[in-house]
Amino acid sequence: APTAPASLAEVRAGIDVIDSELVRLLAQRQGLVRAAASFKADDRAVRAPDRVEQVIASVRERALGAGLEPAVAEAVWRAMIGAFIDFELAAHAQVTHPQPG
Ligand SMILES: O=C(O)C(=O)C[C@]1(C(=O)O)C=C[C@@H](O)C=C1
Repeated sequence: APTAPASLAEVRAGIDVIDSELVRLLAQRQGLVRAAASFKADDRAVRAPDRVEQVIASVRERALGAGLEPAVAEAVWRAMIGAFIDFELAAHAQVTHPQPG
């Protein structure tokens, strides 16, 4: 098992490694969100509020099992999905009414 960090600098180096992994995973997630946009009829379908609640419930459950605070998981996922909804609304507009240029 990795030894506990001995300084704040080591803690931050560990956080930087995790953040670069998260960026890689979020780029993959963004690709799937873009793909989802093309299957949806309108903005209401893009926002899919029932699906958001399913994702949050599932993530809170997994967080418990993984030793992540469920409240932290929920806040992170709500912020992340909110940002992806904005991204997906723009992607959806692009597929449904492309602008020249
Ligand atoms: O599941 C979908 O329909 C998606 O578009 C993905 C996603 C998400 O980021 O998880 C994004 C927008 C919707 O509000 C629901 C979920």
